[in-house]
Amino acid sequence: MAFLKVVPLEEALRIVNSFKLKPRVEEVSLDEALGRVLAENIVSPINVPPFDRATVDGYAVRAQDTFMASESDPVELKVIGEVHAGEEPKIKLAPGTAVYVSTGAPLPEGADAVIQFEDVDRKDDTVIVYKPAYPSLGVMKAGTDIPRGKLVLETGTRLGFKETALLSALGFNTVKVYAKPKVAVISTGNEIVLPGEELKPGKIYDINGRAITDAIRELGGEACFLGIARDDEKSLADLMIKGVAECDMVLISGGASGGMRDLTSSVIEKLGRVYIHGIAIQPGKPTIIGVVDGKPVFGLPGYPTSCLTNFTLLVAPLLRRLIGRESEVRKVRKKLVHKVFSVKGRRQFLPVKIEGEKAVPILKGSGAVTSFVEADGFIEIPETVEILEAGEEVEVTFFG
Ligand SMILES: Nc1nc2c(c(=O)[nH]1)N[C@H]1C(S)=C(S)[C@@H](COP(=O)(O)OP(=O)(O)OC[C@H]3O[C@@H](n4cnc5c(N)ncnc54)[C@H](O)[C@@H]3O)O[C@H]1N2
Ligand code: MOO
Repeated sequence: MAFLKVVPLEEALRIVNSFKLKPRVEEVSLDEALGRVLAENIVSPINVPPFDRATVDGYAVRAQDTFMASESDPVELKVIGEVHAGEEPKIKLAPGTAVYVSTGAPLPEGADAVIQFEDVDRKDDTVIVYKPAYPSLGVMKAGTDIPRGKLVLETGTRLGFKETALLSALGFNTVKVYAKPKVAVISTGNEIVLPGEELKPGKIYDINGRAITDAIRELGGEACFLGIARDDEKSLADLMIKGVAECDMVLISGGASGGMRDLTSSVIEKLGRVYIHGIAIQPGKPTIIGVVDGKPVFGLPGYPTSCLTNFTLLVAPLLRRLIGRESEVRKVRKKLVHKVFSVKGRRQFLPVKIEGEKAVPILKGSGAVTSFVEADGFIEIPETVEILEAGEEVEVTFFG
């Protein structure tokens, strides 16, 4: 396919949507569920708490026995036993009796209130009550926290510590979640070296490999960084073959343009098929979408901000579809802090930083790493618009 026969973004998204990848479901232990996305509705199988529970240390009573109690004419009840947390009460309260209970203990049969010990006096096996208790005083009734049968979590929920705590409260030790899509990540270029290596003349440290790998992980995917392909076809082809063999899709950054050493397109073409080479957007024009062995392969631009913008526009929606989080795109409306010029006829995605209610454009260009590091997201400027005025309302789409 010829270089940069650019197509509209919609066409690129149509191809991404047509990829026949399906969400997979797996069961994981609750201990490994944090950050995963639920693939089932969770209905409470039990009442929480499972029994009427004392919320204070004190005396379980029949409230009606205490209705006549007053400072001047207290009621005396016979203490017939004790129930502590974790025990099953074997005692039943008859009229005129009380049972000592500790916080968390199940209420013995017949009792409907617990008076905290500070409010009574105890003499041998008698407790002296000075004011009436009402039914449910000092008691948390069974199911008042979570009733049995209640829908507590819905499929598509990302599990944070609150959700895992809820699952634990309901007794789930495993849970069904969407399997993490496996994504191979390849950086390309003779100039790229990994952090920790010596920075010889003409070399730069890898940015895109790290950025994409961790953006995938943040989204909930499993990223496999395969390393750096050198500027020769064999080096890239070897990593691409490994990527499609081991993963659900492959992302390559750099070499996406049509220069003498831009090999991504020709290598995909040799191993599979290129659907698109060039999208009518800025940044991110030199972008490739193809397939190898039935697996989607994306050639993202080498410029870090272009790479990350196109990852957000094209790859992130596919990953979200695979983990049941299609609707998880964060956008906010802010006011542009100053006037911006755009190129007529190019649909632009401009990185911006959010400062309070303002969107501050970052104009360092897509070759700068700080363009996306300092940015919270980007705004879209349609091809028909040349100028956005200061104070104009814009929609910011967050990176990642
Ligand atoms: N004749 C033309 N040249 C270029 C055009 C064009 O239309 N005509 N477009 C420019 C634009 S815009 C972009 S974006 C880049 C994208 O090209 P490639 O995808 O082929 O990227 P490279 O040439 O491999 O690299 C571009 C630039 O980015 C640096 N880079 C690459 N990979 C990484 C990485 N993993 N970490 C950090 N930096 C990376 C690379 O060293 C280059 O400086 O093409 C323009 N040229
Ligand atoms: O298209 Mo490049 O991706 O403008 O920065």
